[in-house]
Amino acid sequence: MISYLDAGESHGNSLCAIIDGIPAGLEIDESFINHLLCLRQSGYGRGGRQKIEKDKIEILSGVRFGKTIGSPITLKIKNNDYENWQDIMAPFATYTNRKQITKPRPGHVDLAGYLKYNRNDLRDCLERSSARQTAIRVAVGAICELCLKEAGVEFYNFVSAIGKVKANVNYANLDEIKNSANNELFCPDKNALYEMKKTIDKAIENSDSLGGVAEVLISGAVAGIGSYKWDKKLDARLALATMSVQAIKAVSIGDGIENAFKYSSEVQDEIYYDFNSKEYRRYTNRLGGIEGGISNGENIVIKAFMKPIPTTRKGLRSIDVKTKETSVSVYERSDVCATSAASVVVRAAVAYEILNAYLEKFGGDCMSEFKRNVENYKEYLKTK
Ligand SMILES: Cc1cc2nc3c(=O)[nH]c(=O)nc-3n(C[C@H](O)[C@H](O)[C@H](O)COP(=O)(O)O)c2cc1C
Ligand SMILES: C=C(O[C@@H]1CC(C(=O)O)=C[C@@H](OP(=O)(O)O)[C@H]1O)C(=O)O
Repeated sequence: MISYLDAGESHGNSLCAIIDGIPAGLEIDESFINHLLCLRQSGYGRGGRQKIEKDKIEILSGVRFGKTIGSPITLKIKNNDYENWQDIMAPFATYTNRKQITKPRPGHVDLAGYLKYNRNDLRDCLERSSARQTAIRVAVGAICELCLKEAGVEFYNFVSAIGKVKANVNYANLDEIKNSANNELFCPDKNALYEMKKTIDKAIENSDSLGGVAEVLISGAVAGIGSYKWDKKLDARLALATMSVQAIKAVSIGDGIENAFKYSSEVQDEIYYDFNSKEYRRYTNRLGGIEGGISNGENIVIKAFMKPIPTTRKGLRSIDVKTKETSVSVYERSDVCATSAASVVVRAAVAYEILNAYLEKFGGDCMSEFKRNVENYKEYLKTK
């Protein structure tokens, strides 16, 4: 089993994570981690902060000669913006002429955090809850992906809706889905992409913001990971991972949400046997590759529903917690839409869960043991 702890304030010195339990002997491709970090920073509708940050991974422990050695891996990403915030973000800062934040922003943790932690400056709450944290999470997920790649599991992230504009996604065309990473919103449907950009432009014009649907497709996962037990169910664990991403307010496995409004004959995935590959396959994949908490060998599809970005130029009614006077929440800068970035984050969040489910089933102090056990199991499946 792997676990990790991450830390770091949005405008603090840096973001860090320590991951424990990655098998020894895994080759760490830094360029792959940096590629995903770069993808997370991109996307049409992102704000000014992304012009300041140039996320790059630094590995401080757990790797020698490019390979993991079985000890905890320490990761760090520098916050370039810290330079502009040291007067209030350095741990022992003593003087600032900047005002404290006293007007909680609706849709953010500000008010709940203020009440829970008994802070005077709402910045103490918003710094940690900020989605800046998702950068280090992507780095952790990238390492999990590198491990799973060796077992034949691949991850794809894309966007299938921005506001009311929905894409037409062909889930069987993995090349098209993969290539969507090259366009400004990671949308596999070119017509929808154009409309999505227009709707974001409209949000900018109206000083408003948008959410959307971020999806992750996982190919090559064997049938049999997860469990019947409630807290080991794969769909439940993927839902937890996905819902823990900032602004994701609903999740479905496959067509989970639409399926609730249909007849059973329009939903269940009928079974056939493929004599060539010696695999049990489905004619459709509306349930997204998981039945009864266990993967069934089809692609695993996760849809994450993101609310519109809460901070807008327009501002929203709030109160000043010091004076209790009605006021409008403060705007400094913000993303207008970050659904494409969220798709990279969800990909990382679920990669962590899938790796844990794999390690539970196949063990793995070292990569050779892990890969041998996966290959033996794949051979066994062909005999069933
Ligand atoms: C990649 C990403 C970028 C985000 N950027 C912003 C932003 O620029 N401004 C903002 O107000 N919220 C942004 N959010 C959303 C907030 O972090 C989130 O809504 C807030 O922390 C409250 O958490 P909750 O929506 O999960 O309740 C972003 C979320 C993600 C995933
Ligand atoms: C820094 C990132 O996202 C931030 C997430 C965020 C929020 O409230 O979640 C608010 C904004 O922070 P700032 O006010 O510093 O611009 C975003 O830029 C990032 O994704 O790297």
